Amino acid sequence: METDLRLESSLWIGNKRYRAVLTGWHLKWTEADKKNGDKKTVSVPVAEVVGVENGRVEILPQKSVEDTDKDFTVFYVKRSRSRSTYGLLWSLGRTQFSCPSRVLRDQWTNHLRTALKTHSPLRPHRLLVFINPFGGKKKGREIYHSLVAPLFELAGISSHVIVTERANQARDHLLKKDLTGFDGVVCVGGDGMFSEILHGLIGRTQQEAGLCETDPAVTLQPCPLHIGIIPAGSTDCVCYATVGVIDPVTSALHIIIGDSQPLDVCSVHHASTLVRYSVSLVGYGFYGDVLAESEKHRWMGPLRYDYSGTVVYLSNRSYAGIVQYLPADPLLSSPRDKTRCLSGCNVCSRSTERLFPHTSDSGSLYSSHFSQYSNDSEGEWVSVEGRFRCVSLTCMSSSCARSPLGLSPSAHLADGTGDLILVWDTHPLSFLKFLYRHTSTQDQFDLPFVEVHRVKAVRFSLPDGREEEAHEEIGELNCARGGEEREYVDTVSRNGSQQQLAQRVVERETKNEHKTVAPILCGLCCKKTPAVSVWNCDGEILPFTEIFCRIHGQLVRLYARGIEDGAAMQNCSQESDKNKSRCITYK
Ligand SMILES: CCCCCCCCCCCCC/C=C/[C@@H](O)[C@H](CO)NC(=O)CCCCCCCCCCCCCCC
Ligand SMILES: Nc1ncnc2c1ncn2[C@@H]1O[C@H](COP(=O)(O)OP(=O)(O)OP(=O)(O)O)[C@@H](O)[C@H]1O
Ligand SMILES: [Ca+2]
Repeated sequence: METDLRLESSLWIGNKRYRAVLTGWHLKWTEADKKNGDKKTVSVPVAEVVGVENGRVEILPQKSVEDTDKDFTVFYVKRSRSRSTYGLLWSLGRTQFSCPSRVLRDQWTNHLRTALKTHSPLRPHRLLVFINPFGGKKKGREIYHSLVAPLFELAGISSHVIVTERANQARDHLLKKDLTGFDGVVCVGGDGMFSEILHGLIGRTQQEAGLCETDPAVTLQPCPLHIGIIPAGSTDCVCYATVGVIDPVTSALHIIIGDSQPLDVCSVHHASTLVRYSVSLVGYGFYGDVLAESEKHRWMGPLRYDYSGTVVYLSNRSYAGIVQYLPADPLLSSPRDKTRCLSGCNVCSRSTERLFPHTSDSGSLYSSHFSQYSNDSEGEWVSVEGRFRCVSLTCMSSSCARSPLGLSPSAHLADGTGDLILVWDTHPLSFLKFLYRHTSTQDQFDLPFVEVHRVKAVRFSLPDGREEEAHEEIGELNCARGGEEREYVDTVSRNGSQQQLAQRVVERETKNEHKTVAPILCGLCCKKTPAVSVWNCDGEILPFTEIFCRIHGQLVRLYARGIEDGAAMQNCSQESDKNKSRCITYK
């Protein structure tokens, strides 16, 4: 194959002559009229060629074509360092080549186009695009039409675009409408929009496979369509954690070249119902409270999380709970091994073989781990009970602009496990220290009140009959700080299939008796803590407190390749770097 596609000739870029070679895997060009020592070679992997056009062509800001018959233009991925620790920004590189004859020009363009087809089997031809016009700063439409659509057109991708008119429209479309002919689904929006696509595609795939999503013991069928994310939301955590940067052009280029990144998904169940799927955060306590508070301040846009985070922090809450978890194999990896899951990660690659072994009669859709999720194998479960500031489960690092290394910096995107982070009740300043460490490279797990476990499943329940008692206990603790007190009682009322979260607010006066906490906290945290918090599931509030979570390894695939290691990339050519393992140690 490679010899068939090989082409070598002199080509001109401007008035300089180059020796150009197409080997099948790479297009390289080296300045010809220089001494050997001064010669520089530019090497572009064929897999990263975006498009080849006849003539002298420009795409951005507007398409312009000078249709000469001896020229051709190659568009490809160009990298630059981003300001974040890891992750590289991609932009559109463009080189215009001139040939001595039209025949040679046609030979070059034909060979390049054939090489593209041969070496990039996952490049999409047809995409279904959903734009949320109200996500983040409400720039979804503008971002898609000005930055993304021209690139899709250049790459010969045809897209069917739907600008959503209501929440859950994208999910419902994916569950019900004909998806024949589409290679992937793209969402232009934030994590909420991604979640719609996730639910639509997982649901559709299970329907078609005749599988019951509600049963946590069922091994779900991986989704055949890839998901692309063009970030245009408030947190864009899924994009950040899988690409390393929030940049629509970078994401569009990953989609165009058909990159493929498998992703673990957590299914959340209550009793015998499926509640939701999550890829980033299933969080109780602090993160649940922040989300509940932030919903009241949607008008603030992305800032609502910082405001609500501060309000919730100052309200100084902790919650009683029982957490049971099924540990993952500690020999495979650990959340404290100080590695990062980067593009080409070895831990994730090995997991692919473990998660999808080549069993000829694996017609059985129930995995060999079936019994681990049934109630019969309680022996393997670990149980802890107490008061927690927060309980968080994340299938991946959940890095985002606020926390560049994320909730669990060593978590893996596709290893079939999640990291369970237990933050026990502690002094407010210690909890602040924990939160603050998320913003730097300091280890947030190296604190005596924090535990982290790599797990396959988690169960959360409330201590029996403790709900009222817990409420009283904490109420007294906080109301001792004085001033006017508001007492919140969250209850979950269940009526058939209809579940609603009800909130009762009671106000009463209390005396200022307690003088030990810093005055600022004392003044601001005079609210009585509710007995229960709510679960934040990738930015959605769950209507249940007692839940069961199971991680499904590599259930979906994104048009992404994991975070590229910027530091390593600088020291080596694109060519050699592509084959490197990028599970490296960070400080
Ligand atoms: C002192 C600085 C502390 C900074 C602490 C930063 C911790 C940041 C951790 C970010 C974790 C993001 C997890 C991703 C969750 C997404 O699936 C979900 C959907 O988009 N986003 C949220 O739920 C949105 C959740 C957003 C949570 C933001 C929390 C902000 C906390 C600010 C606390 C300030 C305390 C100040 C005290 C004076
Ligand atoms: N046309 C629409 N009108 C109202 N809501 C919509 C519409 N389209 C989608 N949504 C909903 O809007 C919610 C938020 O959207 P999105 O995730 O795009 O932005 P965000 O909340 O600003 O960002 P993030 O989720 O990253 O914090 C989603 O849960 C989605 O279901
Ligand atoms: Ca994982």
